Amino acid sequence: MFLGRFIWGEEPGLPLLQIEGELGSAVIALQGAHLLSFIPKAKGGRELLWRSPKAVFAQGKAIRGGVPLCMPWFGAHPSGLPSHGFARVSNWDVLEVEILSDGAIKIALELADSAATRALWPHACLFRLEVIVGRTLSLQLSVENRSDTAALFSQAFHSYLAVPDVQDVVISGLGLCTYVDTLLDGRPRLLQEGDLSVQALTDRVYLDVPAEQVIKHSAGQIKIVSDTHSAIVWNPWEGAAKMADVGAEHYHGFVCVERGDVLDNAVSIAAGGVYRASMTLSE
Ligand SMILES: O=P(O)(O)OC[C@H]1O[C@H](O)[C@H](O)[C@@H](O)[C@@H]1O
Repeated sequence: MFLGRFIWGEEPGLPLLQIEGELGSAVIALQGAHLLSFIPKAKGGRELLWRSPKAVFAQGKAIRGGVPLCMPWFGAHPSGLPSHGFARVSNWDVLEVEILSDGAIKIALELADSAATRALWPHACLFRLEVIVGRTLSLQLSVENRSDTAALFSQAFHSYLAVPDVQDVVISGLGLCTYVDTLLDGRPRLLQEGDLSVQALTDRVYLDVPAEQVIKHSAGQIKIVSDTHSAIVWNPWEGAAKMADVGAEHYHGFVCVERGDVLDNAVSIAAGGVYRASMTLSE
């Protein structure tokens, strides 16, 4: 019986763990505990995650595509620290690999604080990500604040979803939610009236969203379920021309629908407390 195969691969300079399971396959970069691929074996085996053909694989540089983990802050930092935090550009350790009774494969990765992380975020802490590669892809995150002061924290599972053409995508599960349009002066708060279709540069933070969003595209759909409270929808559109690791010709191939806890949904992790969040992707 085939139970699974694990292969250490490498893009120049960055180790990758390739998981071939009975129910699905995945690739994880140890830098960032960064999912780069998920292909469920059922339903024709379509890749759910987009990876930029121009992605740069270099220590300390965020990889464009997949599911970067943005934390312990999301987006720009008021003091000019690196955008989206340090977790996505830090080297994580693989702690456990386990084949579960249903044939899914679980991989646990951890990142502990260091002098370098404490210089950016003054907390002893332990980040842990459990990845379950089955018919669905499940990410379970915990962040333990091991310091003696409360830690302000926000995070996003920054999923780049692979679609045939972003212009044909319809996103449901955000209707009647308030969103912050980060592209408009004053970042107004607006109401999403129904389903969302992305037809231009888009960068919105939806607050207090329902658990599930469905992204319908011309070849099928991708479903996201998460217990987090925010959703970010982003596509750089023609601005991709100015992004060396995307390029004008590639923005059609993805839409980012990111789940997390950001802006009003950011949290304070009490001293000794633990933040937990999960997200599942499926067709
Ligand atoms: O270029 P990055 O730092 O990876 O950020 C890429 C994008 O991430 C999120 O979607 C933000 O909402 C965008 O404002 C940002 O441009």
